[in-house]
Amino acid sequence: MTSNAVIRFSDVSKSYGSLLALNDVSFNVEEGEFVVIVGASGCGKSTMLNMIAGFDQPSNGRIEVQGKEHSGVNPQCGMVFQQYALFPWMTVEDNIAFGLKMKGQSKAERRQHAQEFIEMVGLRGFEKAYPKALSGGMRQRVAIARVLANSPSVMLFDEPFAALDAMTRQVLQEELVKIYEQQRKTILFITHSIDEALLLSSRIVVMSARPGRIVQDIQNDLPHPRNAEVQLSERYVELKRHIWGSVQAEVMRSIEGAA
Ligand SMILES: Nc1ncnc2c1ncn2[C@@H]1O[C@H](COP(=O)(O)OP(=O)(O)OP(=O)(O)O)[C@@H](O)[C@H]1O
Repeated sequence: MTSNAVIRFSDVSKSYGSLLALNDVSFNVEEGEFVVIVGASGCGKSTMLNMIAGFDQPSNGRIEVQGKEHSGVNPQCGMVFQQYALFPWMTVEDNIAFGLKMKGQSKAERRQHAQEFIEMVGLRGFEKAYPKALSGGMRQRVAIARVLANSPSVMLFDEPFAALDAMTRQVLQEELVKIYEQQRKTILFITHSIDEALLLSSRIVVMSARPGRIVQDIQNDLPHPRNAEVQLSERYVELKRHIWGSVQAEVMRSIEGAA
């Protein structure tokens, strides 16, 4: 097989003691894909992201990023978490420029570079603000800008909008779609929301109840440019019904398994 996959899972399993979290998962993510993973709670979605980032290792099988296995944290991956992992003692600008400092950029270069991403995520005027003065949505914008500024090969999002109110969430979703349309970064994104998956993704991977396996892998052919209005289209409703059918069966299995 000659695909130039950015991420490649080959027969990956992960156990924690006697608990089998993931079972024999194989799939590739190609450059520029926006893959959203959905599935019942506890099916191993975060485990997959953590292993790609190098925070954890598979028990069996191989995970390659850009053709290489990693035994530690992979600097080619940038992660955005549900809880805004910002440095509280740094301003917005310094948070965003932090990785650039590590890369040895001068102060002037960092400021200029950070400014580009501050504009991109709509935080102009907040450069000197500290995280505690920002709303949840604004903090998550800083987290996204910080990852973008580091220009990783892969962006990993672990339920980044789950803690936000519905309206802020929709605004950030539309902003992320726009950024994706401009930059075509390779993205893996976890959510429990099928609507979020359909709005954002180019492809949706549905996981089974634990131990997680891939039960469906669906190309999302909703057209770009995309915004929340896409939810009114017939194709959207058709895709949603289809995905909900398989997610629902797995959620029921996981509830029965937990009972
Ligand atoms: N470090 C760990 N030690 C022991 N068990 C773990 C560890 N990390 C995850 N697990 C277990 O592995 C399974 C998969 O967890 P994971 O967090 O990947 O699921 P998830 O699909 O992301 O869940 P959720 O949607 O609820 O966030 C769960 O049963 C969890 O309790």
